Amino acid sequence: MTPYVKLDHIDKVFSRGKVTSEVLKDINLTLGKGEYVSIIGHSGCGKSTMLNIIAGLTRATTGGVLLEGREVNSPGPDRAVVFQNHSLLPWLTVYQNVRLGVDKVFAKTKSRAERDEWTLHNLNLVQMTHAKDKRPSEISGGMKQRVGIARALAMEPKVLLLDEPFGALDALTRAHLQDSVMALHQKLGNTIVMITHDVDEAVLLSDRIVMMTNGPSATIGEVLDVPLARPRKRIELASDPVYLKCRKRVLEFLYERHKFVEAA
Ligand SMILES: Nc1ncnc2c1ncn2[C@@H]1O[C@H](COP(=O)(O)OP(=O)(O)OP(=O)(O)O)[C@@H](O)[C@H]1O
Repeated sequence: MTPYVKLDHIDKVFSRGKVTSEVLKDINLTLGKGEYVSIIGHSGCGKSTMLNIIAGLTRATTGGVLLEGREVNSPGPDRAVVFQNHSLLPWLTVYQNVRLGVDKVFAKTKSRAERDEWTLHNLNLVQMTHAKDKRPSEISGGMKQRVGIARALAMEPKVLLLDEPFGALDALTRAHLQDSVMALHQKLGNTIVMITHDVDEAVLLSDRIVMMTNGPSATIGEVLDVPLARPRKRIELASDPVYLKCRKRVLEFLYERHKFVEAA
């Protein structure tokens, strides 16, 4: 595999006054172009911290992130993030929320007409063209996440970072959106890093699952390959022996080998 993204010996220590806490310890991971990698681990182990370091929103204490061989340590349009709770601007319409990002990234390289077309194209990818003139308060949670995904995709990022993108949705909406993200990944070939708490979601969507040990000083405990052909269909997978084996492996890691002990 040719390295596309490399997390190289990352440690993260948070300090406040004299109090320090080591959250991540010696994180090493290489992603290939077009790979879909999920990060799973118990609450508080440092998944979001890791994603924020890739996004450039948080600096690693030591080590760093390389994208196509170049160090990235500040935010940039080459790494777009979709958060669990949409971060749409409430006073702008769906179209304007996506267009804002498009204007920011392509002001110099695309004409007005091209930016308009590109905005609509990305809304169409997530099936949200029909609601383009609505404001975030007028659409459902699942629709807001779709718009967040369109906004991220419209920046043509090299890496799409998803921080529990389906976490706040009901089960049916979640399943629809998972299917949409799988179809988009198949169509566009994005490199994706996704945080999840959901074992089935991780197995269904990922090429590899990165399992984190518990914090403090959390690290990568195991990386599991998910050798399931694409496109994947959730109903067929429900009884697929490879799917069930992967699922069991993740469950054993989380609930036997790295059982979560709630802090007193
Ligand atoms: N800015 C910060 N300053 C100090 N400590 C922080 C900061 N951000 C995160 N932490 C601590 O780092 C640890 C990891 O947090 P993080 O949000 O990365 O975990 P997580 O695995 O994403 O959790 P969850 O699954 O609950 O979202 C936690 O103990 C958290 O309190």
